[in-house]
Amino acid sequence: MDEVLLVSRCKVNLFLKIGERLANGYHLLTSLFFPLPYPTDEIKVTLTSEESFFLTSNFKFLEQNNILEKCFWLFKKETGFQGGCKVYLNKKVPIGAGLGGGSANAAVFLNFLNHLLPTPLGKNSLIRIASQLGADVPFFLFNKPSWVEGIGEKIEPLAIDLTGLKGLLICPKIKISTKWAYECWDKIQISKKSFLTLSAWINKKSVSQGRIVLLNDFEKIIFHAYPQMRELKEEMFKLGACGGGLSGSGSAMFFLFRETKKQKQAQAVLDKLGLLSYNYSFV
Ligand SMILES: C[C@](O)(CO)[C@H](O)COP(=O)(O)OP(=O)(O)OC[C@H]1O[C@@H](n2ccc(N)nc2=O)[C@H](O)[C@@H]1O
Ligand SMILES: Nc1ncnc2c1ncn2[C@@H]1O[C@H](COP(=O)(O)OP(=O)(O)OP(=O)(O)O)[C@@H](O)[C@H]1O
Repeated sequence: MDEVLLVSRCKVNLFLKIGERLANGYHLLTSLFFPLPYPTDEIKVTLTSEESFFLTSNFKFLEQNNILEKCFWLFKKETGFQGGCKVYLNKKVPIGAGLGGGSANAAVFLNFLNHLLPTPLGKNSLIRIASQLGADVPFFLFNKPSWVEGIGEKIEPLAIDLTGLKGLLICPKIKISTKWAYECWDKIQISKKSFLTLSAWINKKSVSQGRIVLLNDFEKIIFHAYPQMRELKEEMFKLGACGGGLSGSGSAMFFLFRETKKQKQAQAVLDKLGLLSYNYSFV
């Protein structure tokens, strides 16, 4: 078979509230997932007749314990899929950034394998398999702005209107373990009593500050560990951001601007700081 090129993208969390910790160690969460069109990863797949999986990547350390390999063998076990794959992963989405890069890889690969079946699995079966690969994987099966609950398996598409706004994604060179971030959350036992309902939170804050308030429970933890990130967020608001903050468990941050001029000025500051960033225009 010829080589097939799959492209996977990434996401930011525009709202993320951590709930209770379950017996299996995972936490319930309520989050607003927003897909971004770039940066992207490329996954080149060649099907083989052997019952094997072989992966190479532009990042050597990703050639072991890759979520794509976990996905392949789990899919085989669940469906009896015949044959093997040779995969080349060209990784461009920052790793450990809270952008779901690996999760997106797995979801795109799972959808690809599923379409090779004589009778592809339905949505619920795919979500069940995706959930075993990682909490963010189910979202990327559909990759639409969504309200996500449970551990990440309850996905409700949401019409979020960012028309006219400009986006700016900042990718600091800080790799953060999601597991570590959740463990810190458990240790700090951050009070949840102060939590307003989402609408009250947005109404209360946005009226007073004219901002589109985004909330991420991980900020307290990550900004405590990396104060320079709090400073960066404050700088973005000084430069005219109308909303934004940490994505997932970080380190990436995402900001919204009403004016292109201010977005470009902010990106110029990031360029001077040597920080990787991406800009978006929502039409
Ligand atoms: C922070 C988010 O990225 C928000 O989108 C997700 O909740 C994390 O999704 P993810 O990176 O796909 O997480 P996984 O790779 O499944 O889990 C990594 C580790 O994070 C912790 N984890 C993850 C998701 C979740 N709902 N509760 C957790 O406590 C667990 O210790 C888990 O072992
Ligand atoms: N295909 C893959 N791409 C990236 N990381 C992978 C992949 N397979 C396994 N991993 C491991 O998973 C870890 C987290 O990957 P990822 O880049 O998805 O984190 P993230 O962007 O923080 O995702 P999330 O937002 O889901 O926390 C990496 O540090 C890496 O060791």
